[in-house]
Amino acid sequence: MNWDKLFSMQKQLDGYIQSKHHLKETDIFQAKILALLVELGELANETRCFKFWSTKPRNEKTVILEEYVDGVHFILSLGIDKEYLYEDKALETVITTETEQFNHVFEAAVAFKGDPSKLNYETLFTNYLQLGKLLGFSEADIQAAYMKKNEINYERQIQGY
Ligand SMILES: O=c1ccn([C@H]2C[C@H](O)[C@@H](COP(=O)(O)OP(=O)(O)OP(=O)(O)O)O2)c(=O)[nH]1
Repeated sequence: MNWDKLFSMQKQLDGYIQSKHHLKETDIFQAKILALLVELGELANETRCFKFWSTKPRNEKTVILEEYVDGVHFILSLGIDKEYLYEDKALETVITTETEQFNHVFEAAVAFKGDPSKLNYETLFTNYLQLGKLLGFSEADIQAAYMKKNEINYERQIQGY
C-alpha cells in the first residue's frame, strides 16, 4: 500500500481543519488520541464482536469499513503530528479473536499516548492493520474507503459541520 499518498492527503486535510478552527498553535495531541479511542469503540460496536450477551448480527461490512477508515485518519494524523511515517511491510498473521485484537489496539494507543516514540507508533499502526485484516479488509478496500471519507470530511467542513 502506498501510505505516503495517504499521509500527504491527511496532512492537507488536517491543515485545512486546523486553520478553519484556528488551531494552528493549539496542541491537539490529547484530543486526537481520545478521538482514536472513541472511533475504536464505535468500530467495535459495529462489529458487535464482544457482545456475548446478544444474538443480533454485526453491521454490514461496508459500514464497518467506513468506521475503520475514521481510525485510519486519526492514526495517520497522529503520525504527522510527531513527524513519523509508516513504511509498508509484510504483516504477520495474527492468531487472535477480533475482541483480543481490539484490546491490543486500545493498549497500543494508550502506550503511544504515554510514550509517543517511533516504535510505539509502528506498533499502533501494525496492530490496526492487523485488525483490518481480521475484519476482512484488503489494502485496496482500505485505500478506496479512505479516499471516499477524506473527501466527505472536506465537504462536512465546508458545510460548516
Ligand atoms: O484533525 C482531524 C480531525 C478529524 N479528522 C477526520 C477523521 C474522521 O474521518 C472524521 C471524524 O470522524 P466522524 O466523521 O465520525 O465525525 P463525528 O463528529 O464523530 O461524526 P458524527 O457526529 O456523525 O458521529 O474527521 C481528521 O482527519 N483530522
